[in-house]
Amino acid sequence: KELAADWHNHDFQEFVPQSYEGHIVDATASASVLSYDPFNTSTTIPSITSSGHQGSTINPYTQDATNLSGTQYYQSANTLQASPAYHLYWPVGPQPTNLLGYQKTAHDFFIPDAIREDLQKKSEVARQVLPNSALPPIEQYHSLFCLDTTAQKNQSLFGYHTWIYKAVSSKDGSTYALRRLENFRLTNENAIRSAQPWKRILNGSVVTIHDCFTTRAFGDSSLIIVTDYHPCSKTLAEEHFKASPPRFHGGRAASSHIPEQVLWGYLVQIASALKAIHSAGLAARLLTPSKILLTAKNRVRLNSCSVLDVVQFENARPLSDLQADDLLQLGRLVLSIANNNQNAHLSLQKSLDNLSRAYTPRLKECVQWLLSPQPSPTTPSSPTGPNPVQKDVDTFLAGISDQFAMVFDNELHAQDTLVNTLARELESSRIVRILVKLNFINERPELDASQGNPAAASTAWAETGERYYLKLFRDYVFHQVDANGHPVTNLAHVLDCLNKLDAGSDEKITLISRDEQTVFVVSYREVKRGLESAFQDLLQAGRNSRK
Ligand SMILES: Nc1ncnc2c1ncn2[C@@H]1O[C@H](COP(=O)(O)OP(=O)(O)OP(=O)(O)O)[C@@H](O)[C@H]1O
Repeated sequence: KELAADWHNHDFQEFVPQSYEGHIVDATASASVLSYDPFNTSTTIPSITSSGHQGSTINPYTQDATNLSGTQYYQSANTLQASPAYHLYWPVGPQPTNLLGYQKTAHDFFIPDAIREDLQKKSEVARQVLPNSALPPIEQYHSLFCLDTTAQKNQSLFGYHTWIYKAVSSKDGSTYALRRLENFRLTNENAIRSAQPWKRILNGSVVTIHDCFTTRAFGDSSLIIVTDYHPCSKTLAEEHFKASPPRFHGGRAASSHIPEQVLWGYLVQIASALKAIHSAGLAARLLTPSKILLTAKNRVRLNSCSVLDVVQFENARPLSDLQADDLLQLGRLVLSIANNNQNAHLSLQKSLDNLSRAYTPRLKECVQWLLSPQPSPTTPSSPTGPNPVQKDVDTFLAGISDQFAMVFDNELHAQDTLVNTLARELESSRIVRILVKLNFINERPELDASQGNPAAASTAWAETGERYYLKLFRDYVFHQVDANGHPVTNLAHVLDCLNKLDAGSDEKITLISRDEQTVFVVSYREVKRGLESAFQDLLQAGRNSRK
């Protein structure tokens, strides 16, 4: 009880989460649980085996693969991997369900596999470079990497062959996507300027435009549009219209219909993008599956904004026509995804019939409204549903407000989950900070020298007074050996000690010098005090030397 109370003593620790009353278990023994009784002041930590039983001599953290396939947690110095083997970091195993309040599994302490893997893949893909690439640097953009995976180039959308490159800006070090239109001839300087207003469209469902210029770096005259880069993204065409083998469920071919929630999610996100675009006096102009990016699960962004404004600058159409066309194209987009057919709008009635068979009348009604022609101003308004006189994005948003509320709520839940996940990593950073402090102090030879006493430069500072505890504490945490003199590499022990140190617990530990001639019985609170004062000495010495 003393310990539990102390852990919540705010004099010593601003925030000690409940979760640290449990301790981390072997990363490799997925089914194992480390039970730790917070009321027991003994420092003995039960040893955990790969099968989850206590008391075995197998050390699950061993680096010896012949003993146990438990090397995953630590990076092996012998193997230099070209890319991370994601599955090795954290084995997913059966989750024990009958845990007591103070028991934790290793999974409880780190971010979920799926998120970690996703983020790692994204960062790896973002850093991909092609050695000996023949692609030239363009202005401040270097390390170009072609993102187009298809050899077939579709000229019909923009009227030019297009390429997409990932590139790094030497100005800010960020990674961008460059869309290149090959053989583009600029006949009017104002055409390029028409991309300027797009830079101000900062909407979660639009790939942000950063720059637009022409270049001769490729040996032709190319138009380059610089946009945000979203690693590991796919186009909606790649997601929904790529031929894939039929999936079977219970012996029958599984339904290939996209769930209605997903379609509403697309509708809501694109409607919000159109709201931002139309309000700025612009039009998206190209809402086609190959020009909408899927940047995460069910997360879409318009990816061709500004291109047609530049390319078709000379034959500009009235803005109201273009904006009305956006709504029509949105209707076609949803119809084609729902029908699993890119050309669904060509046989409209049949496609709408299919839609009503697989989806709710509400979705059909919404798509029909989008596909309906712009009503003439003389058409009387209807009291129910969107006003037919006003076929614009605001009327559309009002008409689907219930779906907006639903998607918004889903997003809030997703955000809550992410914040909780983030909180777990926050605890990891606590451990890192305390480790950094310890390492600043332990075996530091030069502090006396920095205070103007070079003769005294030795490990004496780090090894005298309260700091001696810290050295012995380091041995206690990291350099333990078992009864046979073999190193103990137990993650649970390390985390247990560091957490208690961070919390300044009153629990006592026995620190023994290496020659076994000196034994101290100290509390974590005392060690923490020593750590803090030694660290303050370091800070002070650093300030003095700068004076
Ligand atoms: N901003 C971006 N960030 C990351 N990847 C992108 C970005 N824009 C496009 N890509 C990727 O580049 C690839 C090619 O995109 P593009 O817009 O040229 O589509 P496409 O499928 O090649 O269409 P088209 O039929 O017009 O050639 C896609 O796989 C897409 O995932």
